[in-house]
Amino acid sequence: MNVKRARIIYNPTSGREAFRKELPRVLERFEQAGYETSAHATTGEGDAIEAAKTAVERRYDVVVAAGGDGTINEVINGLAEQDYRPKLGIIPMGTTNDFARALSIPRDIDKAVDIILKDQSLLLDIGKVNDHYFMNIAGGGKLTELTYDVPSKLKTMIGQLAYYMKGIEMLPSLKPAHARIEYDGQVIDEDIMLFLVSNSNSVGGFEKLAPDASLTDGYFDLIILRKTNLAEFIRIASLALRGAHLEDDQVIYVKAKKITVIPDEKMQLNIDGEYGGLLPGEFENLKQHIEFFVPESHLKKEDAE
Ligand SMILES: Nc1ncnc2c1ncn2[C@@H]1O[C@H](COP(=O)(O)OP(=O)(O)OP(=O)(O)O)[C@@H](O)[C@H]1O
Repeated sequence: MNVKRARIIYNPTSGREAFRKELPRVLERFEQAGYETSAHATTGEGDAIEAAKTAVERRYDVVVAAGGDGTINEVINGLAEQDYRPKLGIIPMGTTNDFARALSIPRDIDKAVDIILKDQSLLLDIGKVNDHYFMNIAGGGKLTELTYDVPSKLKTMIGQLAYYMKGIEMLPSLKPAHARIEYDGQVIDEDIMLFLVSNSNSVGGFEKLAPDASLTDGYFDLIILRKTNLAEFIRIASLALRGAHLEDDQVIYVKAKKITVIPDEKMQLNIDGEYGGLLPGEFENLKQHIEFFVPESHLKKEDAE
């Protein structure tokens, strides 16, 4: 008999730190479903990347990432460059679980395990920028040094936006900057406030930021906010809360497979909510690159599109 093997990579510090306690029961459920299963607790930043690479070397059939968006991002970074890529299951345990939300995977360990054991999967697009991979969003804008000095980690670009909206006095720290943005043969060469390269449609709690983003079409949703004054910026940010920003004259919204962003001055890159170095950046959509276990409801949604 061909026994399937699963490797659970979990972040013991994620969210409410609840996973370790549940691990024996989760292992038991995988065993009962016919998997030979083992687990790895991540030890710190970057460890989930190495754990995922090790799982590839050991030819696991399935990798399960239990944690928040940070853990899933690292696991994807460990898998994306490999020729052999195990199927990936998600158990959302983090403070932010945007990607799980985009896939309609519930924040309930047993229900998330049910989805993996049901064995329905879908190949999904992954974003690449320079040498990093992302599943939700990447983006940038010229911020005064404030952003990454703030002690609480800012989760996504749009999380930064929400952050700025909470503290209106912080708003002036987003400054316009000149950038040349090339996408699929087109060029935008002007002053911008920020740009977002969205792969999934659920980012930072703004579920309507890129409402049409599909995870299987091979395209990013590129959203660029042109240079605005403070009043316009606040107006557009509040439009974005209800998904009414895309038709605004100050917003450029296109679908693209390849995007290059070359700013004239220092501009920070944000990848799935983490600081990702400085631009320039070359973004590429890797169409249907990693196979994820998804719930029935998500399969139906993709079928309908
Ligand atoms: N044992 C560990 N101790 C401390 N940090 C860890 C450990 N293992 C992983 N990490 C780091 O924690 C980061 C965040 O993890 P994750 O997204 O899973 O959880 P979260 O609860 O949503 O995040 P956070 O606690 O930062 O709000 C990961 O990117 C990883 O670098």
